[in-house]
Amino acid sequence: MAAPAEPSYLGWDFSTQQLKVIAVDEQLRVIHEDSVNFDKDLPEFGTQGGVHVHSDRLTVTSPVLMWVKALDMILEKMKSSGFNFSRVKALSGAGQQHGSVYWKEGANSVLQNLSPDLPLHQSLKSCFSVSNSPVWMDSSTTAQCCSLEKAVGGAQKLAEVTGSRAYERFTGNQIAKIYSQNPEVYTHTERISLVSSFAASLFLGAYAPIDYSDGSGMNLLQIHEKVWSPACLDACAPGLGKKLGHPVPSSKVLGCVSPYHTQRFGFNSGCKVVAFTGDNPASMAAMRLREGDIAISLGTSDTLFLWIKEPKAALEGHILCSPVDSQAYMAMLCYKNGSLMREKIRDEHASGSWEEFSKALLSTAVGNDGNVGFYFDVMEIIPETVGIHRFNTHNNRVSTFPKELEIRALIEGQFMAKRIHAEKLGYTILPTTRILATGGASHNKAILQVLSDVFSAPVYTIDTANSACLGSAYRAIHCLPAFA
Ligand SMILES: O=C(CO)[C@@H](O)[C@H](O)CF
Repeated sequence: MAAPAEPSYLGWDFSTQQLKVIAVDEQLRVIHEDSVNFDKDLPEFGTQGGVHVHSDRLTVTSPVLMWVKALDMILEKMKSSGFNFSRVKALSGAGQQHGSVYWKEGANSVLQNLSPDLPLHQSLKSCFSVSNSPVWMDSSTTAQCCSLEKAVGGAQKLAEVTGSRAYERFTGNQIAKIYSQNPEVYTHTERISLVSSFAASLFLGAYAPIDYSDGSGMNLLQIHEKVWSPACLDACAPGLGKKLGHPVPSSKVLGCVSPYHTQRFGFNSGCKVVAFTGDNPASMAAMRLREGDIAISLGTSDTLFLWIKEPKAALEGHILCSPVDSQAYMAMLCYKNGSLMREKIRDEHASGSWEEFSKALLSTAVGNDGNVGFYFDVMEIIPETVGIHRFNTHNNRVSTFPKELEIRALIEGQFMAKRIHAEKLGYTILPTTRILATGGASHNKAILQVLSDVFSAPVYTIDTANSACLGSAYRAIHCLPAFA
């Protein structure tokens, strides 16, 4: 008599360049993973890096049917590989933040009556009023951002209400652009989803609601009251609240997978769908941060995730509702001048060698004898500035530093800026604070020592490959009543 199949849980990630899935067992062991790369596996859509950059160099979109077809492909690959869908007890997922999907009038009825004999992309091919969805790389909505901030009383007021000042990639501004340029298209749009809630809809067989955490990236949600801001909705487009539906906690169990999935792939009819969320909140869930912890990704760009109980609105950075604790918040700080800046200084002052770079760091004193530098090779997000700025021990601007001082000034400057911005958002270093570091530079112990010195906290390294998938699988498990 074969032992009963152990339950499994799926975590999905609809990211910019690929669709990924991870299956874990109840011990959180990965038992299956698969992916579809949009450029390579779906060449008919002609994307580069999963997107189309338009001729104005500002507008960036992705074909929504590419995402649908990618799901068809990955489910078929799993079925062909003999994956046992009937073991799946629950699933959840993540999507690239800020992207938006526009469902045409009547689409919900099509979603609810999908034929199990057809792939999703065939049944849904006429269900979208906007074929090319705006995504987070878009920066074509500056006019809409100005208009929104003016309508609600300024950038600081908007940050206090929604967690961020107006950003071009944020969904409310994208919707405002579509309404202003194509009012007919907007009128015939029945539902507007984020990429995360769109993906959940494909499993639910009905429109899935937007969760609080990913909804925090729209410039539309009152993050403290967890409701849409009437002033923001009205500033973007008429009747927008009805098209968005009501937002829900990220932990909400939305229902079970649709009959389409049970009949076509053999999912158990009791398989739960837990609200999908944004990729960054899902990644934070994967790291299982506690209050006071910091997660820092030292990659091409540097990103900080902070767990904050009482956030302070600021014009820099973002405050989102926490994906794992409805009473807490997550702060996100994104920096463009990350590893590319560190590699540039390594090449110029350490002969391209990380070993020589580290030696320089270890040979200089903490505090660099008062020599401070700020290094922005490209226009930085926080602060919005560019160029290299050096100040010596007498606070005089200087044009160069000796190479060892230059290297320490770069690393100390990068981490001091991060601490200052984090504390401006309400972050407080606690005696229990841990720093979880990931990304390429987290393999350099000399760099991590500076990070630990600047934050006066211990640094641990973690592998966050597939973190958005893993965080989604964890949420699928922990949001079920048995685990609540
Ligand atoms: O725009 C971002 C966060 O605000 C990006 O990290 C996207 O979520 C990447 F998909």
